[in-house]
Amino acid sequence: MTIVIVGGGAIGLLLLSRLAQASNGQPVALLTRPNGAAALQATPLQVSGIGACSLTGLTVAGAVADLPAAFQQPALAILCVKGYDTNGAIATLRDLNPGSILTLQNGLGNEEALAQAFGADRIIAGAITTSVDATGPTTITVTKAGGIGLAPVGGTSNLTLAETALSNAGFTVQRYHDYRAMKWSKALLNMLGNATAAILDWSVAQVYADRRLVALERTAVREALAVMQRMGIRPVNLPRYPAALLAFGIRWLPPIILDPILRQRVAGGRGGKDPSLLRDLRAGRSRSEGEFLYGAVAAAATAHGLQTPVNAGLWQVLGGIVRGDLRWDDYRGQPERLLAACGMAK
Ligand SMILES: NC(=O)C1=CN([C@@H]2O[C@H](COP(=O)(O)OP(=O)(O)OC[C@H]3O[C@@H](n4cnc5c(N)ncnc54)[C@H](OP(=O)(O)O)[C@@H]3O)[C@@H](O)[C@H]2O)C=CC1
Ligand SMILES: CC(C)(CO)C(=O)C(=O)O
Repeated sequence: MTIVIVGGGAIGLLLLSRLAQASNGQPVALLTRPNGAAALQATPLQVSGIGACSLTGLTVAGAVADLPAAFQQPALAILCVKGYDTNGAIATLRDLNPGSILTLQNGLGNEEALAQAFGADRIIAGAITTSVDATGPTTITVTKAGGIGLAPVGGTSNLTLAETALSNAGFTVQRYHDYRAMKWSKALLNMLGNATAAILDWSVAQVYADRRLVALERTAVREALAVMQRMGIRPVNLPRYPAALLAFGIRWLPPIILDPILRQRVAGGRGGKDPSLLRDLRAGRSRSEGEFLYGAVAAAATAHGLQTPVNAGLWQVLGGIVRGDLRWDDYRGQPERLLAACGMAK
């Protein structure tokens, strides 16, 4: 039974390094962009930080046809691309034709897109709380330890191989019965200190030094919690990430007690890695996973007769900057403009 990882960035390379080193592990290959595959064929994979290692002799390909025969139609594919690349990856996954597909992507909506393409029973939802920085095509740094949550998307989704392989590879794995609860809980964490930092081109510490922005962050999460409640989804704790506890605190604790906790948890939550939405903007990417966080919360709210002005405002501004409809310079270092766009100007 073979495993193919799709997407050789930070998370894909982490999975490759851990699965390839597992004793009694399943044979594993990486399917990534041709330039990434060529780099890994020429240079060892270097992991620094937690679990540092250097690996050669990995099975890596830049196209399905280039994979060895044993990896065609693998038992499991692990999807590690950004949400905006899911549709492109679906075409690749059709060629690969795996038995099951585990998605470790952040954000809301990927499971549904995959279920529509392959049937819900072949899909496994995942949530990984390890923080990883891709520093080059063959180098990653693991900045914070985490674990992996798994949940079935369809009634007969089979989690056994994924659970065994990931546990053998040293991950703390936890099963959830409601994939929506797991993914919305992960989204709550990813929302914090992400779009605000990106739009303002600020560090998380700078964002959390401004009380008005901490209030905006709290409101964004409270809006998402209201949508979850309307949809009948309860927050759950994730491996090494107490999302349910954080949600309880954000809902009930007064700012004077909550804000110092948020400041410490959010700034430390990525182990020093810059927020992904800020990294994407700085890299000049014209797409953003913000669509699958704030955009998805706002869309779900509308579908359920609710309003989430802060989530809508954050995605409107971030999406506008990413698409080039708004000038980033008009928001960089200017919290007042962001607060106004989110209806929170005093
Ligand atoms: N990094 C982290 O700490 C964490 C990330 N996540 C989530 O995991 C997912 C992956 O993130 P991350 O690894 O950081 O992202 P990266 O951008 O580092 O890696 C994604 C990789 O997939 C490649 N790719 C895109 N489409 C395809 C395709 N069709 N076939 C093959 N390869 C493809 C990309 O190539 P190219 O760049 O050329 O498009 C890139 O190399 C995201 O949803 C993210 O939010 C979750 C938890 C932690
Ligand atoms: C590491 C973690 C869990 C922090 O929110 C994450 O999902 C990310 O950085 O993308």
